[in-house]
Amino acid sequence: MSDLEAPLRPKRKKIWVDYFVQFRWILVIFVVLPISFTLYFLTYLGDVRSEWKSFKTRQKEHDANVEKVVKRLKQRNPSKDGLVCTARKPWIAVGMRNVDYKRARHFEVDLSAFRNVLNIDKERMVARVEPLVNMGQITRVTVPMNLALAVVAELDDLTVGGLINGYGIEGSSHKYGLFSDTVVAFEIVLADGSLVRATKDNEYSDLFYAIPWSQGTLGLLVAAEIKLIPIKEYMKLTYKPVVGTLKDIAQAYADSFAPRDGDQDNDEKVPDFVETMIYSPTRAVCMTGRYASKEEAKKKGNKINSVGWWYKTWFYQHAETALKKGLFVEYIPTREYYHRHTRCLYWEGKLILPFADQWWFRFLFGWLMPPKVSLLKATQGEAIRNYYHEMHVIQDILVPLYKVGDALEWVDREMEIYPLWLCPHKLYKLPVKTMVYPEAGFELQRRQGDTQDAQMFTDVGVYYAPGPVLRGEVFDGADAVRRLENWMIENHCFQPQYAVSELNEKSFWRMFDAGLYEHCRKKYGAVGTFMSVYYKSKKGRKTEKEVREAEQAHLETAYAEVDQPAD
Ligand SMILES: NC(=O)C1=CN([C@@H]2O[C@H](COP(=O)(O)OP(=O)(O)OC[C@H]3O[C@@H](n4cnc5c(N)ncnc54)[C@H](OP(=O)(O)O)[C@@H]3O)[C@@H](O)[C@H]2O)C=CC1
Ligand SMILES: C=C(/C=C/[C@@H](C)[C@H]1CC[C@H]2C3=CC=C4C[C@@H](O)CC[C@]4(C)[C@H]3CC[C@]12C)C(C)C
Repeated sequence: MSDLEAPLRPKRKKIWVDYFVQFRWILVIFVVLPISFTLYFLTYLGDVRSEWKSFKTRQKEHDANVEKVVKRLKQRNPSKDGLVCTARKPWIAVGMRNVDYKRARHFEVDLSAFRNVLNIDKERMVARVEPLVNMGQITRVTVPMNLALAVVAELDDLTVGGLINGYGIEGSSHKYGLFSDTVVAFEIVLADGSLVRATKDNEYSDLFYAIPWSQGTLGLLVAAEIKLIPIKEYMKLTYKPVVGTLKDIAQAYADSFAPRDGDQDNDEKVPDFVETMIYSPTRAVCMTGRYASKEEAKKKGNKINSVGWWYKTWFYQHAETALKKGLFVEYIPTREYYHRHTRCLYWEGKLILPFADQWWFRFLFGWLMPPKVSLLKATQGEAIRNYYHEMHVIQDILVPLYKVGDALEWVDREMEIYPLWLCPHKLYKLPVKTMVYPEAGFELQRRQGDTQDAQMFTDVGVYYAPGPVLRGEVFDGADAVRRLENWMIENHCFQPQYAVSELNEKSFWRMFDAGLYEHCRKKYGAVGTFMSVYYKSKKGRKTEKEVREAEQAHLETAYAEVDQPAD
């Protein structure tokens, strides 16, 4: 948008919290980074210790820990105790929500011991893992075997439990769907303390399909069997610059992974990895990756770029160079590629430590990066937390591929946020309607990217300070998010629940389908034991009345049945 067209917004007077945010780097450098580094090291030692144990010992410990969970659930007195959730502290979770339900009366079940890889079954190509296994840990185990989870979320600290019960995506999701779509079996402790194994074709298949997006409100996940895929040592990555309108960029992005002839399942035509970064309303870089052997990568003339080294240019900035030097290709060690956005927290690191992308900082202190999200949250205080809700946007729009151009124009008009992240994902048409679902009849129309069994969606990642905030103008973050959510509902989009939501309960159930979820809540005794998913997503502190109502809830209304316009 040119300056002439930009809406005139009044200037905003700076207050103390603006300076607090601006000079937060002092706290981050002297406190957060050293503690982060120590914690990463201790976690690494814990992972190594876990790997030393035989699979038999890990299984034994697992059984004993499941017993403890069952015992703890049975200790709960429904007339006295609050509703159940995990004991993971609100600030440890990688997410922007305040997790306010853990700040009101609740009953905690500690799952912190569930952090082992239980088995890597090369024959079935399945990894059986506990819910607190994180992405950094799992790639450290599988990549040396030339194996990987089909979807590896980028940030090292993301956990299997969070990605399954919430939402997980990566540049391979155009092939495999969301993280939860790659799960073969869930092992769950239900409200009555029974342990069940749910698969897509056993007696618990309804539960199997209801777990994703349920936020731990149907039962406690104690293990998951997840699909593994064969991989190679390197990712051959092609960076292709695109210059044009947002609609042109959306089309170039679709063309980068979705053959126009509809041959979407053809591995020859479809890359293994896809992402696009948009740097301004007219400039973007589309990246496509294919696994490559070390023999291929090391051939004369090929460029190897180990992006994981601490002194390397931040990934999103490195990708941007394609706009100057034109299309280029390079080989990145696969594990370093998976975690390419970890060191700079996508581009959020730039606002927290504005000079950390400079060469001198990278060389001298880059090895201390990234600050742990949990420590940033623990040290941010109420003021910075609210600042992030009001003056910053961290949202994802899961939008049908053919509407990506519209979504980009909406974000440009209302928020002016760059860079933007585009990552495709298959949204499967399942035998039952789950909380998120493709548009009715998509398979009859089959637009670019769609297949008979899935509609192609895209995650438009909107993370950064909006243009008006950077220019020192007035911006109402909560209102912008509210309008974005309405746009999403009107356009069959979904909002991942790690983000702060302004939705009221009716609108929440207009965005998500409640049918199967409510059915499983009742059938598996979750009502009155576990919180409801809306109660968990709801922004703001819970009042005593709300807590009591949630505890009393035995029959809940499926709002999806009531088709009313959004407020
Ligand atoms: N690439 C990606 O896909 C990215 C995803 N994210 C987001 O971050 C979130 C993951 O963060 P993470 O810190 O790992 O997870 P969280 O601790 O935030 O957990 C997310 C939800 O899952 C529930 N949950 C977690 N483990 C279990 C379990 N074992 N049994 C039952 N419920 C469980 C939590 O319940 P409770 O509230 O009871 O603790 C919570 O509601 C994802 O949901 C995702 O949306 C963020 C960045 C990147
Ligand atoms: C959803 C995706 C990626 C999201 C990341 C960009 C964000 C996920 C969690 C975010 C953060 C959590 C808490 C923070 C503390 C604040 O004080 C500062 C900001 C932040 C570090 C914030 C930054 C963005 C996230 C890491 C996928 C789908 C790509």
